[in-house]
Amino acid sequence: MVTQEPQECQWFKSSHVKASTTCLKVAKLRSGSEPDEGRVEELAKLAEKKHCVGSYVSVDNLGYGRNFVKSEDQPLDWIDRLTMKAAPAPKRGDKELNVWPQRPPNFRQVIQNYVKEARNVLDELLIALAEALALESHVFLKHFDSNNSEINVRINYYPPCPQPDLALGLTPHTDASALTLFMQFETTGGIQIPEDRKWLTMPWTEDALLVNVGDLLEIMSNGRLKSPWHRVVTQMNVERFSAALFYNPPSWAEIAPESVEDLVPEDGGFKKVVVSDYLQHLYAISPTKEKQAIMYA
Ligand SMILES: O=C(O)CCC(=O)C(=O)O
Ligand SMILES: [Fe+2]
Repeated sequence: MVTQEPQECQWFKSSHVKASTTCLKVAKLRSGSEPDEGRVEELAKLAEKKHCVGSYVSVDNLGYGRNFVKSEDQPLDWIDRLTMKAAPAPKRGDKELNVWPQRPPNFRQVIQNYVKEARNVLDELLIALAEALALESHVFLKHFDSNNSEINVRINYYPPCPQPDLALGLTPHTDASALTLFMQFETTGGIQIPEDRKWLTMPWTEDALLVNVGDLLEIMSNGRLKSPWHRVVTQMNVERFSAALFYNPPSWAEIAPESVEDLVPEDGGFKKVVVSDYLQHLYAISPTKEKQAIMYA
């Protein structure tokens, strides 16, 4: 993990990004581009009232629900979450719109404003990461044109848990995305990564955004950036909200591993994959006990 100290408008210059980075903690967004955190939180709390939202019946993995529920005896995660497709922006009549809360009326607008700012930050980061790996600046970004790349936003709500040792907020997983941008509200302390056979709580101050490398970027970087295995724990007497923004190339895009010649792994590294094939595979086999889906590529 790398901590980036705020430096006006220069945070994502490649010299500040270590090539070995698996997880970047970005201390603050550029001045002038900070999301209106209080506002998003307020709206998220209101939107959390399920009755004002449509159902996600016909839309894969969108709306209220849980990932990876495969059997009745599987322990469920201690979480309530709402996932919305933010880009390409759904249009009137699109089924994806059904899962956006109708109330408060400006919920969608506030999230879309946040998405716009987040996209700028993540695009800069994709350039900085490519440069840090001595690759041509646009090798990753070329897959993310603003009309077709995909952004899903998920509001996660972890209620206080009377017995945190018995329930996880989120089962261990990697993010399937290329990059994930996390925001949390007022509380901290939920997200953990494995280190030395123990789970380590991410030092994540409340006023910082956290950026996670997802599986798709691990594939695109031919394994030089790693998507971290992570989980979320529950906390007694603490309710926690986070917002995860998943940034992906279009589902039909074929992504290929990009390598500097003398750094190609002996076995050649990853193969080309179509984004939707990878995602289907991941959802079909998850949850897994360890990081496994990536072997598909
Ligand atoms: O709530 C968090 O801090 C992390 C959530 C997470 O890992 C996810 O939404 O994929
Ligand atoms: Fe995650």
